[in-house]
Amino acid sequence: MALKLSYFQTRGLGEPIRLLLADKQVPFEDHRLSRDEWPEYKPKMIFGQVPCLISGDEELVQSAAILRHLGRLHGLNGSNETETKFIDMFYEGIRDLHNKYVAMIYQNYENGKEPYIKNTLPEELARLEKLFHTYKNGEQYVAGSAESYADYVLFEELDIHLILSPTCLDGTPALKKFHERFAERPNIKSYLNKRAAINPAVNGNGKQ
Ligand SMILES: N[C@@H](CCC(=O)N[C@@H](CS)C(=O)NCC(=O)O)C(=O)O
Repeated sequence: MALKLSYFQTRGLGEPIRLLLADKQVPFEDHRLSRDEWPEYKPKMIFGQVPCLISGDEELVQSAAILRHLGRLHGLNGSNETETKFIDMFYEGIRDLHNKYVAMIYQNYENGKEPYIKNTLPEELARLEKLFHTYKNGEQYVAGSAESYADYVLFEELDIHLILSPTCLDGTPALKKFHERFAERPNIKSYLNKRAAINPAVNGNGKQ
């Protein structure tokens, strides 16, 4: 069944889904809405928001539901309940960081960027670094030797934070190495090369 992912032209909440689909080589239509087109689409969306994944006549919204659905389809959800619940917990922890990032970007960039980089970010990254050591001493993926949907979210989260603060991972070596390794996965590398040609904005207000 042909897949279509509707999201804005930015990276935002759509990008981890695009990364997962690209890495698993799942063909999909990458439908990137412009802000001008949005008023026409918004009323058609279940919660008035994107991302939206369409498969045949089935529509799925809510980024976590989309990621978990794709995770189940492509073996990216852990191999037992212990791993799956850990993956979900790790994902929610990343999402909490992302919400703080988004609040700073959209509501308080000029005054909030510096304290965010100095205080909030190191605290949040240190928590993730510690948790990342749970499996395989933090040398592989979130839940050990197999990748999960949370790895795509983690990679994108680290990637956008490196744009905000290029040295932000210096104090979290396992996360830094994970980011480097993940960027070298052949399908991810090829997607990142193609993306570089478009160079999409990270966020809708142009701040990053
Ligand atoms: N809980 C939703 C949030 C989705 C969301 O906030 N989408 C934003 C873009 S990142 C959106 O559609 N904004 C346009 C609007 O609300 O009109 C999810 O995780 O998918």
